[in-house]
Amino acid sequence: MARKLAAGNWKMNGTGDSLAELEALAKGDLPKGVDVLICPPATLISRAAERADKIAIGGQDCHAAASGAHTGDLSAEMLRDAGASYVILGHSERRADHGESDEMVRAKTDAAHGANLVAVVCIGETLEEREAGSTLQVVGMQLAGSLPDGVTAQNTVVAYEPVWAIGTGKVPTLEQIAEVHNALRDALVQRFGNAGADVPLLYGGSVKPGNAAEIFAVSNVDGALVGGASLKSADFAPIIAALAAS
Ligand SMILES: O=C[C@H](O)COP(=O)(O)O
Repeated sequence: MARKLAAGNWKMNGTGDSLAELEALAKGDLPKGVDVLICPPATLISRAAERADKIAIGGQDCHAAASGAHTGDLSAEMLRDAGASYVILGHSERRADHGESDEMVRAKTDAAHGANLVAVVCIGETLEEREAGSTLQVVGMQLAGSLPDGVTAQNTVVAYEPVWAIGTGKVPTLEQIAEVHNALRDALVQRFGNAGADVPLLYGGSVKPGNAAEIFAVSNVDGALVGGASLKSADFAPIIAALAAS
């Protein structure tokens, strides 16, 4: 069985003052049986890792290369050195803003594994793809293309995030989430065997305290990748609690 993971992606939000939210979360009673991850902007990783020992810290991207002439980029090893133990890769905002392809995400995931970071690999269809009835085909291709060989339940998490549900307040039906997560689980098992059965599968896209419990009850949903509702501990804590209770 896959472990439960509540992951927060702060995206391009937060300065030093925002670490108070992380501290508030860490000071509260974090329930047993759920791993909690916060991925702040890279500028806060080091300070976040120092202040929250019960919460794992992650980056939001890394370069595929170990070092070199890549101005503005960060290697997986640099994230690890700063205190990260996870890195989000292939988020739809990076795929859209920076033209990241499945092939690039696969190379980054390899780099993350090489630096002993857990890769949170994101996939998801656009509204046009959903309406064209090609969701399963699209996410299947993204999954196959974005994951390298050597995936284990310890080094990889997969996050299904329909692009049209991110930051919009729109959420797929529970049946739609189940259909995708069950298909992803089948594909992971087919390719990676027993390891694929235990790779955590997160749902992401407008997860809030009010809808978390019903989403976590869906088969093969092992947690969530949360954007907006992870910025405030008062919003993220009940989502963590709902996952623990699921
Ligand atoms: O990485 C997180 C997702 O993009 C979801 O963002 P959201 O919870 O603000 O919709």
